Amino acid sequence: MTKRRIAIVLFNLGGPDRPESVRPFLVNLFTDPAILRVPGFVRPWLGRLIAWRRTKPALENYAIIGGRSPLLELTEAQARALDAALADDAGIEAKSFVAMRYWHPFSDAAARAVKAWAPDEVLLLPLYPQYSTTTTGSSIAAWEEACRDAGLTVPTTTLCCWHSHGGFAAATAALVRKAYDAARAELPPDLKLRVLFSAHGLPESIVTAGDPYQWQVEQTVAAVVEKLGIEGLDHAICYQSRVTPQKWIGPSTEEEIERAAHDKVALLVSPIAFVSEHSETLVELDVEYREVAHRLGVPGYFRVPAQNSDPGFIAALADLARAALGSGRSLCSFAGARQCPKRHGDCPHAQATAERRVNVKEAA
Ligand SMILES: C=CC1=C(C)c2cc3[nH]c(cc4nc(cc5[nH]c(cc1n2)c(C)c5CCC(=O)O)C(CCC(=O)O)=C4C)c(C)c3C=C
Ligand SMILES: [Fe+2]
Ligand SMILES: [Fe+2]
Repeated sequence: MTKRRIAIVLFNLGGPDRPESVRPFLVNLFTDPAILRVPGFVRPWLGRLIAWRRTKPALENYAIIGGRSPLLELTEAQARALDAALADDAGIEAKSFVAMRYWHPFSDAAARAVKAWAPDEVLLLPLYPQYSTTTTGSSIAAWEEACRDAGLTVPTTTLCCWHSHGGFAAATAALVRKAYDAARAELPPDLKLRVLFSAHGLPESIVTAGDPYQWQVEQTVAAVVEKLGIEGLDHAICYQSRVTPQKWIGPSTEEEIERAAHDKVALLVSPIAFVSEHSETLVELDVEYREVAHRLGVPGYFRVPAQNSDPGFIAALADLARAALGSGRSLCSFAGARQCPKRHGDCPHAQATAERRVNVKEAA
């Protein structure tokens, strides 16, 4: 039996591979229209100016972790683990490719590699559980342009978000549980422990314009808390990594650390929008916020590791891939996403992507 060849394209943000790459990486990021929403003629100048101002603090951050981001190695390990998890599936031969948004390997290199492999189908699988126009939306746009340039025209399924997927929530809850039990074992029994789910922040204007990211972060946290099943769990959602002067969504992770100091509770910080370690977990959470917590007298500070190639997480990704390929129709792993009940109305990304995608079953 001939197997269907499935190219799985894993999207992530990318990170500098050496100190000299920090400035061009930041220029790529801040000149992306999905990130810097100003008129096109201003963007190249303003983007370069913001990148120039951000270079020094970013260099200092990357210096703490050896001058480079570990994101590519960790994403490549996820790709190999996902291929291994799908290796025994009957009828398909899956191979994962990595496409980073702001540093190598970019979408154009990934599209050329996919074309050379000659798949029957492509599955776009962002390594962002929650959809944001700044992350998944931007990566899909870059991928489409790269496909046009490379002449890659293969039936493509786009999995836009998987914020409430049961396997993902369960795998994340297992990591939180392990860290929670370890923290509890170190703390005096009468000291309270609060779990802070810390997500990357966004400028508030992007959310007001209809970005579903914040709502989806809330859905992820609700799903993880349910899987945790810890009665009366003290927990909160907060947002980190603000890098521009505009108003960003809150509460910020710093504000939550201040509240914990005031309430005299220990903290367990769980990254909830990143599935790999990188500068914002290894530096911001592990060094900067730890120092803030210590300075303010928070009576304990612990951190849940990112998923990386955790077997439960990779099994969830494999599940997501199988379901998306099997359906030939559904884009969201979350059935209710088309009726986002709170502030977003109909899920805008699901609609926008649905108009563009090719129905795999029809095309096959
Ligand atoms: C306006 C600026 C930014 C928005 C909006 C933003 C959204 C956003 N980013 C991630 C995930 C990652 N961000 C990473 C690095 C990074 N992000 C920004 C700016 C914005 N991000 C900057 C300037 C940087 C560079 C680092 C720095 O200067 O501090 C990374 C990778 C970092 C690495 O070490 O590899 C990730 C991953 C999400 C999930 C998100 C919105 C939903
Ligand atoms: Fe970011
Ligand atoms: Fe979605």
